Amino acid sequence: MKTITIAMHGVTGRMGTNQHYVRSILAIMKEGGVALPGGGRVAVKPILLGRNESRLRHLAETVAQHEIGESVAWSTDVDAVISDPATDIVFDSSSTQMRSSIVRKAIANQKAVYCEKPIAVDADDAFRLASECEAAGVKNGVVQDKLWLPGIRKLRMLRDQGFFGDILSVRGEFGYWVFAGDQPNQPTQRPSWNYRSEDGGGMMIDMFCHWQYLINDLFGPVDRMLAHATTDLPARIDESGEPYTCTADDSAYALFLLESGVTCQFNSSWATRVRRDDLLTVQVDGTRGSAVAGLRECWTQSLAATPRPVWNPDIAQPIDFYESWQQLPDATDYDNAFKIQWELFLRHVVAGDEFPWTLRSGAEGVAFANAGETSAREQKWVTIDNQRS
Ligand SMILES: NC(=O)C1=CN([C@@H]2O[C@H](COP(=O)(O)OP(=O)(O)OC[C@H]3O[C@@H](n4cnc5c(N)ncnc54)[C@H](OP(=O)(O)O)[C@@H]3O)[C@@H](O)[C@H]2O)C=CC1
Ligand SMILES: O=C1CO[C@H](CO)[C@@H](O)[C@@H]1O
Repeated sequence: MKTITIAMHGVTGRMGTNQHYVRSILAIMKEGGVALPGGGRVAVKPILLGRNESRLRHLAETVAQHEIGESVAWSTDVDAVISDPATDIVFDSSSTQMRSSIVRKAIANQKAVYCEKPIAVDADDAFRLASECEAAGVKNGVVQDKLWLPGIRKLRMLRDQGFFGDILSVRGEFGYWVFAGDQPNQPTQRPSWNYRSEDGGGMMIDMFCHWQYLINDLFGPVDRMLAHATTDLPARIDESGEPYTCTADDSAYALFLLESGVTCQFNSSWATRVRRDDLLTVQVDGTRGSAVAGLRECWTQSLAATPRPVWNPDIAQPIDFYESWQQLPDATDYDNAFKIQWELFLRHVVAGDEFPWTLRSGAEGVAFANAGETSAREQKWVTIDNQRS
């Protein structure tokens, strides 16, 4: 069995620890590696990289012992591990601002690169990074996890089965209340850099790259967008208990007009209280039926099951609008979305399987976020350059 060595930088962070290390790489190790298309399996060997010795040791020893019954390697010597001939893949989920330097170290050492989104905050930088990977001939990929969320997979199945008839419109609602940390017993639940644009934070740069690949995959390319963004909470408390000024957008409202003519609308906010089925819901309305996907579940309403409302505010609403929706059953076992993409990337590296979720596609996401920023700043529709590559 071949073993692939993965240098994991940024593993001490929220995403690095939970999604990539514990729920993807350690889970793959627990399963005895990844099955290859022609038979056989590939095993993975992580080396945890970062600057904080105690966090790295905790993950490499305590967490690994708990999850897989053995420790894994760790190091604070990032350059040495990346340049080590034994390293096959360099993974980065550190802060967005650090991404390009880690990716470039990997390229310089001819390593395959896999990293979190966004790959940069500026589209020119992002496309440059993608071109450098391609020029060096290194295999590369960017995380686009939402594609494998169970709810989204169910929505894709409905589209493929023609459930909707003609798709008319799409509405995405994303967000929840992120505490400012200024009240007793209500600490914030997201890192402070998310709310500082100088540190790579901001709703549009964070979420529009997700909306770009999600909309493209499910409904086709966006022709143009109109966006508006706000900083709803002007100040928050950081990890060390100090107040800081929020310089990034924490809410963004956008209309995306698709090349197909479908109207798509996404609200994204860290300052909203949830009264809907999930933290992300995507509603698709079509001539033959509608569906609402959450992270895991998906509800449908066919034309035949559609109630007939009549506007009359003088009486209590006689229709229970939730009643006529049907929850789809699970069609399969839905594995963790990040783990599924890791397995695809490993098969790409080892067996040359297709992997379209490259840094270039990540750069298109950054360009999309930049288009949102331009639209909001200049208060105008912005045409998306879908030919840029
Ligand atoms: N696909 C998805 O669903 C999501 C993706 N993301 C993306 O993942 C990335 C990380 O986000 P998240 O995990 O929330 O962030 P965190 O703040 O939790 O983690 C940041 C990581 O970067 C490291 N880091 C930060 N600054 C430095 C530095 N100067 N030198 C060395 N290491 C540094 C931290 O190391 P240390 O522990 O030593 O501080 C930590 O490992 C972002 O790019 C974000 O956009 C985020 C959320 C969801
Ligand atoms: O970057 C991100 C910000 O946080 C979201 C969830 O809270 C993630 O889904 C997303 O990838």
